[in-house]
Amino acid sequence: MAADQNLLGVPPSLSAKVVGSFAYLTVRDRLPTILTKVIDTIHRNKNKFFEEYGEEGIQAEKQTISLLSKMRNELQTDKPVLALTDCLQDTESWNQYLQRHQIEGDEESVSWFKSPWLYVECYMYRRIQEALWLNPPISDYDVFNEGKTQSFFESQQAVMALCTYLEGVKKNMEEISKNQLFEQFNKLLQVSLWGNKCDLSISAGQDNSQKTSPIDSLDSLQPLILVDDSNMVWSTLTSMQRPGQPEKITAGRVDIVLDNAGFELVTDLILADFLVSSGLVREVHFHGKSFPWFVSDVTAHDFQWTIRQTMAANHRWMSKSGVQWQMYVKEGVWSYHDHPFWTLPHEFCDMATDAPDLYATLKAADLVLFKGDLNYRKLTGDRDWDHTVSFDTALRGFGPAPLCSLRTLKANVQVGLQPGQGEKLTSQNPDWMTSGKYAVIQFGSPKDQI
Ligand SMILES: O=P(O)(O)OC[C@@]1(O)O[C@H](CO)[C@@H](O)[C@@H]1O
Ligand SMILES: [Mn+2]
Repeated sequence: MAADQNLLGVPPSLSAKVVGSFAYLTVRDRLPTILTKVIDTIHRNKNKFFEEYGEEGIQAEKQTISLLSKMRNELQTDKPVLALTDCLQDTESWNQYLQRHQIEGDEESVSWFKSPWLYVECYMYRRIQEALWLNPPISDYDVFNEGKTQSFFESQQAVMALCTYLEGVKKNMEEISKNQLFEQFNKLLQVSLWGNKCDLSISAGQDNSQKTSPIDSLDSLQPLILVDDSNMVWSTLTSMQRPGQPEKITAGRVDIVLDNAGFELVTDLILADFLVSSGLVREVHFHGKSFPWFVSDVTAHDFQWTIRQTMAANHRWMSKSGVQWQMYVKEGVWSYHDHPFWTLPHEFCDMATDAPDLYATLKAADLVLFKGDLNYRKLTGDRDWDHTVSFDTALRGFGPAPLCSLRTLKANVQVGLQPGQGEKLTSQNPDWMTSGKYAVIQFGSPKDQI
């Protein structure tokens, strides 16, 4: 057995201890850049804090910046990862996780560069929240809000094009054949897939909003989908038409584990609207983050704000879509959830034991769509798998329901490829795993777990 695999054949976690690896470059370069932008954002809003909170606001701004600068120094000089001190709902989980990783009595064993990449990257975002939470009255300030709202506003052309397209599909919904329905499903599933390119943490906050109409570019993007299990997703959707009363088939429930706010969230809402208005699905549960995460991930505020903004748009089909989405939320057809597990560093194979309530919630879904790269890293444990290992193997027993990852590749973990496919890609594009240029629609079957 290769030295770098444990007894169960599970490879090691990706880590910045591998000099020159993508994890190393992220921890050495990108994370400090993101942290510096956070500090600048807080400093730039100093006057706003003064206007809103007076002297207390200035004190809080100064204190928060000094905590973040201290963390940046720890990160850049590879200091030990420190326990959290903010006594919040998830603090215990974080500190237990730290102890589990620490070699008995050796604090140095868990440092920024020596620990699993997944852990330290998640930890940085949680420490940003600790710095804010320890400094009321700016505790609930969203340091990433400007970037997320900018991504929405700068994608308006694409959003208008999508809402117009959806309106056209919905108008003919009664007449279209099952084949045409499958075609429309594929298009909107791929629009949601490519919406994941718009992620502000890979770009370290640089603008990467969607400028062109996403529907027009689908054909040219098709060859860049390395694994396409959309047929599995379709048969899961259509087979879950539960036989209800003879005249009415009750469709099932789809859960969407969201990724980025801005344009990507709109593509997810468009897909969810299509699923419900086509009658394929009865209800959609959206899962977002309980605090600002990985620069652009969706929070409850982002979810509501995006629907309100769409409603208020000065564009007929955009505002019509927004009104419909607000109605879905009001009627309970759509619901938003933000379990704390999604902002822990855990690999998803630990969910059944570390968050049994969430696992049970997902078991009630007929299909769970996982958006984005970080979710893919957690599905596969951010391990250094061979590319030809099956997705089911990498899931290591995680499978509350039929699931599908819709992910553009932005980290060097990818499984489920054909023999030779990875080597061919490397010869053509050495950065194929991290450029965001390629994507997968990867299906995993349900597992019987506790
Ligand atoms: O989950 P997302 O938004 O698709 O991507 C998250 C991400 O930008 O953060 C990490 C890089 O810092 C990588 O996991 C990935 O590139
Ligand atoms: Mn993200």
